[in-house]
Amino acid sequence: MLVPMFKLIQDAKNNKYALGHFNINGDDWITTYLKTAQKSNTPIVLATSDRVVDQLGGFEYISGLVNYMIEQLEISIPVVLHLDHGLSVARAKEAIDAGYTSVMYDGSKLPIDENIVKTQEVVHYAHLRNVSVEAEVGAVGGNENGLISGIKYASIEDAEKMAKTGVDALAAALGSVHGDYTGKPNLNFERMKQISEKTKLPLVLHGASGIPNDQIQAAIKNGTAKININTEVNYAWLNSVRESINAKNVGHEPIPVLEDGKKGIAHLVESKMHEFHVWNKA
Ligand SMILES: O=C(O)C[C@@H](O)[C@H](O)C(=O)COP(=O)(O)O
Ligand SMILES: [Zn+2]
Repeated sequence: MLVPMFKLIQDAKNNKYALGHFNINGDDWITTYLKTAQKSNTPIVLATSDRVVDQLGGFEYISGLVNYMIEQLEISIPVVLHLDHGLSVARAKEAIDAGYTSVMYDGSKLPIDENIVKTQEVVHYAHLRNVSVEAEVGAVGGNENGLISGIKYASIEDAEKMAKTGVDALAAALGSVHGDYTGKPNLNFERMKQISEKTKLPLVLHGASGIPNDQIQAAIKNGTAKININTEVNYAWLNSVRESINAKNVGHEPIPVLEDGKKGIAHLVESKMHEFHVWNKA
């Protein structure tokens, strides 16, 4: 069942667990996420990052496919179809019109006042259509060719201003990085706690791949109610596919290799669901 994120993320925050947000990188990701969540009776956020939406077939195709899979696989647990890192207000609206039940507008590269004005426009459009909205303040860093750059710690003041837009979840960047970490992540948990208390919003942790378990637990304790994973799922898929090709005499048959890829994804997702304490919470 496709649902918005309003109630799910509030429930996660109130009961000190976090929803697992897993990015889609192809059809096998969709079916594996849905089956794993159904088998374990766990709510799940299926996310497409705007930067890959067109390669995946576009909003209409993705939404149609997810709905079709939900019906075919008889999925009854709550599933959120979420636009991740929406690149513009227009793209967020396009996703909503195509049937997404949640959108993130990522204005982190803009001055805060402009970010707020644009987020407000998305909130207005989304809420009229029963769609939840995530915003970003500060900026999540990135690892490009081993160089960590672009981290901007969110301020309490910016977070409070953003909360006034009526957003449903806040990605307050507090030291996390997309992709691989070169050293130990350096998250500001004290600031996370203050932002959570002052805004009362459920917080979202981006760039969670590679963050050690003790810091994941600290994030959940300090108000994080959705945790985004992409890199680790993709490593799990790549490693399983690579091992499969090396271990088996696959000849010209891709199916057994792709099946092993799916097993790699499922295993990783299951372990994250346990780590986030969301397992069996549907
Ligand atoms: O790669 C994307 O475009 C999606 C990610 O930014 C996602 O929102 C995320 O934060 C996951 O981070 P990762 O696990 O470090 O890839
Ligand atoms: Zn992200």
